[in-house]
Amino acid sequence: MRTAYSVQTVRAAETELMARLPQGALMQRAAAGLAAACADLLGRVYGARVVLLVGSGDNGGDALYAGARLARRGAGVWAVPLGARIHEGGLAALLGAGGQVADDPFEVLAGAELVLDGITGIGGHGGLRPDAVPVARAARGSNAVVVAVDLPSGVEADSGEVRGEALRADATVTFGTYKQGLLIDPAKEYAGTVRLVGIGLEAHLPSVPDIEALQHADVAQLLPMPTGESDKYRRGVVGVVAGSARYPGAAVLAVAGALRGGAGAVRYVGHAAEAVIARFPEALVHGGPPSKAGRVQAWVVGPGLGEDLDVVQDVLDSDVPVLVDADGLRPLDPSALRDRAAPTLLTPHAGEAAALLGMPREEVESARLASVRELAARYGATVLLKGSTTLVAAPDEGRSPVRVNPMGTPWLATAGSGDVLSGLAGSLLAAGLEARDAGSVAAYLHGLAARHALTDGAPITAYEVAGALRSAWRDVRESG
Ligand SMILES: NC(=O)C1=CN([C@@H]2O[C@H](COP(=O)(O)OP(=O)(O)OC[C@H]3O[C@@H](n4cnc5c(N)ncnc54)[C@H](O)[C@@H]3O)[C@@H](O)[C@H]2O)[C@@H](O)CC1
Ligand SMILES: Nc1ncnc2c1ncn2[C@@H]1O[C@H](COP(=O)(O)OP(=O)(O)O)[C@@H](O)[C@H]1O
Ligand SMILES: [K+]
Repeated sequence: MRTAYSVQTVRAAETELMARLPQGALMQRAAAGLAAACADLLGRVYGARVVLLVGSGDNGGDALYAGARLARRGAGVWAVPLGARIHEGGLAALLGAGGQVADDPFEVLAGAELVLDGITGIGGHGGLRPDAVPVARAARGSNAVVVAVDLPSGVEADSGEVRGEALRADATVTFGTYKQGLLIDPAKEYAGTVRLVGIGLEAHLPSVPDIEALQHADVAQLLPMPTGESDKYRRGVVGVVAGSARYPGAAVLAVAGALRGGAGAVRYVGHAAEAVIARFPEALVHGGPPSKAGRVQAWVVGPGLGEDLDVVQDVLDSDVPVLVDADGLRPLDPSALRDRAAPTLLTPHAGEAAALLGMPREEVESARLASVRELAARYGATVLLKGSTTLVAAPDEGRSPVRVNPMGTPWLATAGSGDVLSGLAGSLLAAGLEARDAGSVAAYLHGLAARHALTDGAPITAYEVAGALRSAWRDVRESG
């Protein structure tokens, strides 16, 4: 599991730790780890040309002390000050080690092999300031490897937003713990390869992180596996209420996902039975209302329903877990959902989430983490918010971390891929996973399947993503 903490939590842990250490010791630990990572990236330090972009806070201090260490090992190091102030101890250390302040930032950047971006870290807000922008662009435009100190400068550490311009790094060296933004797009994309350097913070962080991302091994442990005792009913039956005369394809795609999620059987209910059976003879089909379709262990309702929304209430009246997606999200009543005894899992994209919250879509997109938490609290349901970074929050007032999906590709932004995801997640619910696990495991497998389907760099279809779910399972099981 990869875990991350909010800035507030990181600062509290740092304060606790710093109280036990001599003044400046923590920054020296960070700088030592940073310098070692730079030496690794450079291959050789002696004679290397290194430029430090130095903001006015401690992030700049880290860069200066790391630069001093590299200068002592024979690198040529130039500092480019970018704030009203500069970390005085760090600057003295750099100058004492033979480093210099650059006369012309653009000239030193043109010849740099490595740029350390120490403009802002966890204290930065609102994108790069105007004076830093041309320098950051020159750094990115040079041939140098750009290494971000703690975080790429210009990104919001907590939300992962990029509100103005930010400096895209090839690698980020982060201290003590991942920051939330390093796991959430778009900031995540600006970070490049992230390396975590220990500074002794771990013991001072709460045991429950603010957010977490499943890795292969975690998913492998959560996958439902049949045993000698299993039969198709014990493995779980998932009911899929999807599709309409107008949108039969949504039913086919949701069933395709459901068949590969580990449930023992898929029961389809709706007006697209013919299309479903034509593709999947193994599906059980039913034309009447869901409540008369026979026992299931979980329902999926919504994809491609169009206007036929009475079935949503029929399904929500059941006493089993229910996943609501797409059109099914329109008629939801928060208080009725909160009163359900069995778990509910909602899977909106940003537009649907905005409608559920009664706010503009852009607000959801710029504050995805806050939005998913708010939705979970308001609707008393687990919420999977889809998008470039999919987030899953439980309705437990922050007791469990928000799961962030680390797996995927922008090629998933293709019609119908959400239908596959809802079938898959519903199948995992029917197989007995808790809603937060079902949602996050489904998002992971779905993203991994898309990567597998993307063999030749050409666009993928939702149906191909469903087809690649088997190889995603295999991949997770083999390396988990
Ligand atoms: N507290 C500590 O002992 C440690 C702190 N560490 C470093 O300290 C950093 C946090 O330091 P600070 O709290 O000083 O904050 P930062 O250095 O991240 O940034 C704050 C400074 O940047 C300015 N600033 C804010 N937004 C800006 C923008 N958009 N453009 C330009 N300047 C902007 C502010 O005016 C302030 O002076 C961490 O990210 C990490 O790199 C590490 O050395 C580990 C130990
Ligand atoms: N930029 C992106 N990067 C990665 N995944 C994305 C991106 N945009 C969308 N997705 C994923 O693609 C799927 C689209 O689902 P959805 O919006 O419901 O589409 P549809 O309704 O057409 O099925 C979701 O799993 C979502 O997380
Ligand atoms: K930085």
